[in-house]
Amino acid sequence: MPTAERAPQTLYDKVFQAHIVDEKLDGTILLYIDRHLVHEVTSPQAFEGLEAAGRKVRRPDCTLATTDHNVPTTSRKALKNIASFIQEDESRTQCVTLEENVKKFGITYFGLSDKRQGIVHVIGPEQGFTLPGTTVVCGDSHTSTHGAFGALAFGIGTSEVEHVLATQCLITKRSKNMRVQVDGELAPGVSSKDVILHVIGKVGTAGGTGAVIEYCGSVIRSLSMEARMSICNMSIEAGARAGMVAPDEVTFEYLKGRPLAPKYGSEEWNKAVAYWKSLQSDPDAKYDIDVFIDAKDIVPTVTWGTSPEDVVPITGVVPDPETFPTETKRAGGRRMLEYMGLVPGTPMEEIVIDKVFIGSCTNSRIEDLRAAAQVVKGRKVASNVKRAMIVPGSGLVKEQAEKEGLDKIFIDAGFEWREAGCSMCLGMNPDILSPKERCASTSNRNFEGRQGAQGRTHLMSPVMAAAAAIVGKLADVRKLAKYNGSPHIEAAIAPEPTTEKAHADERIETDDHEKEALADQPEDQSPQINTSVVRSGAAAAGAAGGLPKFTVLKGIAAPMEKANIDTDAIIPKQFLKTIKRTGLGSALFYEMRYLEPGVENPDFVLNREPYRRAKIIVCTGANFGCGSSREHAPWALRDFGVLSVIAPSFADIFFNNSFKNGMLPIVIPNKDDLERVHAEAVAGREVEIDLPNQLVKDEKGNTLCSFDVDEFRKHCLINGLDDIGLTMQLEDKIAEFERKMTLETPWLDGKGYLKRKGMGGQLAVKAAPVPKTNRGDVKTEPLEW
Ligand SMILES: CC(C)[C@H](C(=O)O)[C@@H](O)C(=O)O
Ligand code: SF4
Repeated sequence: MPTAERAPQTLYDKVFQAHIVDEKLDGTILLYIDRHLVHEVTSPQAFEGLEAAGRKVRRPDCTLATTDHNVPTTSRKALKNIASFIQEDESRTQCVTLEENVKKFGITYFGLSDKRQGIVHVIGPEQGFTLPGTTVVCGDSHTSTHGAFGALAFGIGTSEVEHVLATQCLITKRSKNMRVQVDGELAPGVSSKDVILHVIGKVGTAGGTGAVIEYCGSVIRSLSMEARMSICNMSIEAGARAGMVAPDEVTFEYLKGRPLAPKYGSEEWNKAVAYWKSLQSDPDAKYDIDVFIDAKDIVPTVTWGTSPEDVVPITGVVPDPETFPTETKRAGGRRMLEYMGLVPGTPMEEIVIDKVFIGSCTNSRIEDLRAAAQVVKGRKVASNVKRAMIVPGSGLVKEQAEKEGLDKIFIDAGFEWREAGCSMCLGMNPDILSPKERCASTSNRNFEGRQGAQGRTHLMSPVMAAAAAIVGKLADVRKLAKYNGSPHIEAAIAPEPTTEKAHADERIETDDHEKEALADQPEDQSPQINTSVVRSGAAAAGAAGGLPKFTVLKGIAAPMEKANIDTDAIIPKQFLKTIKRTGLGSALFYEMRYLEPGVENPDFVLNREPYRRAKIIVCTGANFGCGSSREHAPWALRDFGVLSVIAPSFADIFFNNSFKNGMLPIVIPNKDDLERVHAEAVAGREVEIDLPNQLVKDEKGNTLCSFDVDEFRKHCLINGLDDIGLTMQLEDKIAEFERKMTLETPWLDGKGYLKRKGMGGQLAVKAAPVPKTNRGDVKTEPLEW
């Protein structure tokens, strides 16, 4: 069993340390991944890369797939198959492609006809796939949700999805430790969603950049697992890579009886619990950043702007941007208010809404629905509300809610009772806002266009969204319902023996499909080891093969000034439906670049000369690329011709994704240095980036400033190296690590589940042989990792 090697350590240090397969002198680490969740949006290009290289999925037993983003949430009574059910062509293609890939590569899959289908971050915990002390990844930024179990869980880009599929490892570096301690007691009517909105308001959307947050303190301890998940979920909105809560009795209680957790009461369970208990941060562990919050300062909170940090108590008013400290902030604030259709000084409770959305991976679990139903019971949705939707996070949540009669409460009040999926959280499926519609939403992002082009989103807790539906305006739930404590804490008490466990028992029956697949399973479910050799020289950037080399880049640099340019702005959701990496250049900065389809906005920098030819972007605003993990953002930039972005800081996932595509994000924290480069861009002159010498120069070759870059990344960029091939060179170490894990933490091997009666495991789909192709399998000299 992995144990702490160096004391004192934080929870993060312990989990990270226990998963190191290899460490280089420069701190580059090969990290073993225990659990990989896969969805249809960020996986097609990864599977395509695998197939092109003739590679297999190394650990199908540790991989779980579902469709969630694109699926309609209408009744599935007439569902025959996904191909005939999904009307929209590109959505259908992504879902069908995932179904083909899970069959081809032998991966467990919960499809639309399976009641275990749902939002990827709801189903992992629900099944016990997510366990304390594990490393969990998914091509999705809200993977941070799983950190509620004391797992190190974070979002990755599509190139990394491919890397994990092929090697079960990731190349990474240590993050900083950040502690958010919330002490005291939550006031009546204050939910865990209010806690995290308050935290983000306090630290800002870049507050956790480069860090893993550990949430602790008496408030966190008092919360249920579902409430903790809502908090960890939005760590990414605080800029952090991941959020974690140390596992405790609440965690163990939640895991008892979950289909994929070790069997409760068994020797394995006891051994696992002993290990999980050892993960608590050491009392004298050091944190790089400390944030202390007193629970009495937290009130029901809502957002007013287009960034999750734009929070205000429901009792407050729309802020006046003219009072903001810097011109960049003032300009940003003015734009937000215009977009949101709000006037400074308006009381938040006077803002009239059009739609209500209760759902998403933040707030679509059974306790969220219970808490919302308690507010709604016996009342009616206000007549001005055009649509109020309840979208359970999974088929199992829906079923449990129906058992408790919650569906009836919602329907009687005038809500729509939908099927599971991401739904209106990001409008990649038919559930969207119309332009200028205002929505009270329990989701996690209020970016421009997030829920539909020109839609206006106010983030809040489930009880607050329920209250808004009833009042027809943003509303203070405390005026509608009487609470003794946090609604979440009250909702954690199930009226009946809990759902999921009841379902876990039901699932003990193996269905015919599973039996058939079981018969086809080879006895030995040992991990499939693939020892393909390194390939090099493949043409397309970001493809499975080598990357084009990056040494010196000279070209026009486009100036930008906005802070928090999010990946939804770089490439909006409607363009994520491609199953290719190329062709996204025309959609880059879509909302800012076009006034209407085909009509360019003449004011947008990339529509002006000479910036149409830009190879570089110089942005003076911080936190470039925040938000979603979509690798489509660097793909779109690259396709447009931009190979480097210079900014004072970047969001972690975007930063990583850029390197994986042979692009160079450059951090220039010094204001004067950045201003010099920005001035060249504004003047329309060329800028030169000299990577070997780490210098930015003007067009005459004069140095403007120097920059730092990680040695390993520089080496890979200059030599156009393919990460997957490099990792595969370390096959012996990976295999050795797996042998040790099997001995010490046997509950982490998915093969254990296969023997357990009732676990669909990879039995739910027939494992078909992976097609072998010779394309790309060019043998080269071993590369130094
Ligand atoms: C589609 C996916 C890449 C994205 C994410 O990473 O967050 C989505 O889930 C979102 O919420 O924007
Ligand atoms: S944030 Fe929204 S779109 Fe992203 S995974 Fe969660 S529910 Fe789906």
